[in-house]
Amino acid sequence: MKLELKGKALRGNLRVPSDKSISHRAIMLGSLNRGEVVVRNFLRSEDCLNTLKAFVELGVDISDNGDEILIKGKGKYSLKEPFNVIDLGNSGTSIRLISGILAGQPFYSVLTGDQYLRRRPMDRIAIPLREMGALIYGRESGKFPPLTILGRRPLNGINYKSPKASAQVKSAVLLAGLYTDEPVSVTEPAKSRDHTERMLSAFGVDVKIDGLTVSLGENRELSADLEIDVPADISSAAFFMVGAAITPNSEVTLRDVILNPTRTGILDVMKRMGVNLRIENVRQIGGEEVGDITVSYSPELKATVIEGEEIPRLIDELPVLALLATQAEGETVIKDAAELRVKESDRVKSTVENLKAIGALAEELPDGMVIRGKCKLKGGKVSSYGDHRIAMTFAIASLIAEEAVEIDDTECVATSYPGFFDDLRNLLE
Ligand SMILES: O=C(O)C1=C[C@@H](OP(=O)(O)O)[C@@H](O)[C@H](O)C1
Ligand SMILES: C=C(OP(=O)(O)O)C(=O)O
Repeated sequence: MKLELKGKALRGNLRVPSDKSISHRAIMLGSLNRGEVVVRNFLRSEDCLNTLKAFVELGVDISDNGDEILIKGKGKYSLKEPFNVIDLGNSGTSIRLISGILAGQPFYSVLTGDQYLRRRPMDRIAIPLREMGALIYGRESGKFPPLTILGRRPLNGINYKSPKASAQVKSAVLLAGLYTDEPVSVTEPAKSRDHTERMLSAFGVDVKIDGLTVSLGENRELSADLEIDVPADISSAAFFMVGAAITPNSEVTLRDVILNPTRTGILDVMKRMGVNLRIENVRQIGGEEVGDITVSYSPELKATVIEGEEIPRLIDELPVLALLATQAEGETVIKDAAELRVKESDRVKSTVENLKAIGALAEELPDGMVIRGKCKLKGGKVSSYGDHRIAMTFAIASLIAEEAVEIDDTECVATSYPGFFDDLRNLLE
């Protein structure tokens, strides 16, 4: 796709699609629940639809009437051995969290995904789940999908010290922990998104949080009739927030955006860099704080350092924040973000290569990158590397590039944001 948008501004207001992390968890926990769950504003992106299909394959009664998803759950012991290989497409969240659930099922299942997912590391979940008693096999001594899982019941308890601040690892262990009465806890080096903990509590499970440790208490049954209303995804809003900040004459309001503090690192960084940003109408939707975020053109941006505990609070926003940094005076350093290298693409490489290809000054670090601004972007040919967040980042770059930005494969945006290009066109003025 060739985008030549220089001279246009982004103006208007938009409710970006719903949160991907919460949509996945609504299907997963709704399927383990005894009771009826209605999910409103479910994200119909490829990743979340793959999660939905997986639970249909596991025998759960899930219907989609277009507006709402209805899950008639029969409890955590009701899943059936799948007849087919479960294909989770591009979704790391799906394969890792579902592995946690399957660890507690006394049957055989095979999980696979697309060429990108089959290159992503699974030992991070396989190690604790094996310690809990599940048999998990995969390519290269169990590291990569396809994964074969033979679960067990009951599992062993675990007090797991996770080497990474990863919500996917934490969630996999907590979900497996539903299938034992023994102590289960996960301690992470920094706090990752906490949607699993919040939603398990909403379903009635005893969850205790003590600093960086989450543990399961006595009640591990999910039993509630719930209506889950999914707020808008800050990771999708991020593209238009950055777009408005770097493009002259722009002002965009993003409505109903999730403001869970484990997700709002991007707002802290944008404020620090001098972005004109305001948050209004703060309220609760589905047990999460949401608000309307307005961002306008911000000509005097300054560089910053993004590191440490802030990283898990904005991990998926780093490619688009790197684009923002090209328009900030000084050297922006992103470090402690080696996790970027094992996402849908190696996002250190894909971001830096593409930034350089359109005329920015950027360099890789083993665990991040350095971006020097303020820099005029020329435009040119880039690759999405099959990665939705990279495709959307460089579509936004075209708003300020002198010439066209040509992105090779843009279909991958369907992973998290199928209507991205329509929404972009609708905001152009
Ligand atoms: O749990 C989740 O919903 C997610 C956790 C993060 O991954 P990690 O747990 O690997 O950091 C994030 O990058 C991903 O987009 C969604
Ligand atoms: C890393 C991401 O997702 P996942 O790990 O679920 O593939 C993402 O959406 O940026």
